[in-house]
Amino acid sequence: MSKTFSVDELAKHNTEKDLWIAIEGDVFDLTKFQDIHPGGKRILKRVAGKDATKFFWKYHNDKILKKYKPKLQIGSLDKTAVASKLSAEEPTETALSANPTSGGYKLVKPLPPFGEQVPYGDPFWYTGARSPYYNETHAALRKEVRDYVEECLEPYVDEWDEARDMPNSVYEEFAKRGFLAGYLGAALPENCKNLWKIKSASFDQWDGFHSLIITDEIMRLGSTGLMWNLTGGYGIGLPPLIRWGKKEVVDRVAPEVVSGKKRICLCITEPDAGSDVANLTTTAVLSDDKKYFIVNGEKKWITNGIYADYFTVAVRTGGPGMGGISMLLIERSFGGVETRKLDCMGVWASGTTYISFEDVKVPVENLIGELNQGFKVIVTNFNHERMAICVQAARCARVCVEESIKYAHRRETFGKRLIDHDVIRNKIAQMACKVEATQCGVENAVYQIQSMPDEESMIRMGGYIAGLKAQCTQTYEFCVREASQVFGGLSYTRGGVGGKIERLFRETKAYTIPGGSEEIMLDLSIRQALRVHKRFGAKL
Ligand code: HEM
Repeated sequence: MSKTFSVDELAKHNTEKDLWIAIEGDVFDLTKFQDIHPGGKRILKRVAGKDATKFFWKYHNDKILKKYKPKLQIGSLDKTAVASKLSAEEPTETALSANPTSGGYKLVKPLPPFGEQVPYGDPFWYTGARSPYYNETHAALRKEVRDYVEECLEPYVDEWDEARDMPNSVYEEFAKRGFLAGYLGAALPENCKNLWKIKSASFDQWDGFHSLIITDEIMRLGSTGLMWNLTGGYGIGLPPLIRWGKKEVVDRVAPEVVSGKKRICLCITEPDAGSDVANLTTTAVLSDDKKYFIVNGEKKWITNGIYADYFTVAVRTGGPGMGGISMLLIERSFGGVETRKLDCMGVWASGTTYISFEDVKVPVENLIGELNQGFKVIVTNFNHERMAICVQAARCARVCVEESIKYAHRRETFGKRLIDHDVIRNKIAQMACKVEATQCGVENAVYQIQSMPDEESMIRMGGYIAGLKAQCTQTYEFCVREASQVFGGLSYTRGGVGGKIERLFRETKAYTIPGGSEEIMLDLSIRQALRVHKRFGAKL
């Protein structure tokens, strides 16, 4: 937009017949738009010919500006009339070496600041601070993912949520850009390495923080329905197959799934067995010729079930309890698989499903892991699933802080902005403290997991991750409640300025219940810690 206008020029267009306004230094011609403005014509007349930035933010969010800007913007205000923004500068080497408190630690170079710099709106390393966890490839990836999110997801997120579905083309594009491959990281099978399309980091450079960034950046949209549509089944359904499945099956199935051509989901929970996995009742009986398992039973609350071609399923092949469970890869093409969408409180676009298996004939080659050793497969996978939940819930909580801070600068009550009321600042501070503490726990867990062999991580990290899941989900629930109080009625209506908070509010239960309920997580964290620390020598 090359045209510039002076403030005086703007002021001339101040009538119903010729109505211009300025928002954030850009000039908009609303002469025609005023008739269809959802907030009415009269209110626009009041700001005709003026800078309406303050009023605009009072009633709208960034999405509205992004959507209408290309249609309504006619130019910008003369830069000399507009206060120039403070731009954060990349910290210099001199600043680095001048730090006297580095002790024996090797100081890492800070990465350039990134994002809008709303306080606590992004993790601390986005401010240009040092972090031992992130390097240039991580910084490049956060940009790669953010560009993708802003171009391909953000404009449609509300629409998909209301439609309770997303076009399959979105999933295919996610795969095409290599994000499905990246999501698996080091677990990517050899014959899928040609699907590595991520530009910011090679397969060899990839670590747990890269995977975290994909999730974290997508979750800025505050839509778990969207996140789970893309990764909910894949992220937990495919890893057990890759790790424990027969080579021929993995070689056949993994490339189809990682390329986005076919979809997979994980089926553990049943109408009557959730966190109490050892009591599941779906049966798999070996046929007389020992070539097939015949599977019968039901699974409930299965993310992506309606879309799935493959189902990684926990079944009972032996006696009661955890020693009688096995895992099978069931293929929809085998027949006898019925999927029905469930109407849930939230995560609408993710396809939460009820599944019935009726006399499904599953070849024995599709056994994942050893017979009756399925509990081990499930438990190993739980750490992975819970970490994904932690990263997502931590970002949901952060979105609450970001949205609250932004809104508190726009909304005025009792003659001053919300941010100028100490009761509101106190709310935001309480949220921010919890969010930052939670982030430290998440980053520590990612670092520890990737620094340990799998077996050690199973022993040391199970309890830690269980406690962390509770920490993340409690933080999320706390923050969304407080954010909702900041937004008031706007977070009680769907869409619009408080729409993100309204959605986040009804999606909290998708975190506190699945993957091990909060109550079970807290108890497990202590039971595990006692067991592990006794092994480390604690005399209790
Ligand atoms: C480029 C300029 C503008 C565009 C594209 C625009 C667009 C919109 C849209 C799409 C909505 C519906 C929002 C929703 O459903 O949540 C809306 C509502 C509204 N707008 Fe605007 N608007 C503009 C400027 C303004 C200005 C300058 C004012 C005030 C001076 C204003 C006041 C309102 C009000 C009061 C509402 C109703 C809010 C509510 O339902 O709570 N708009 N506008």
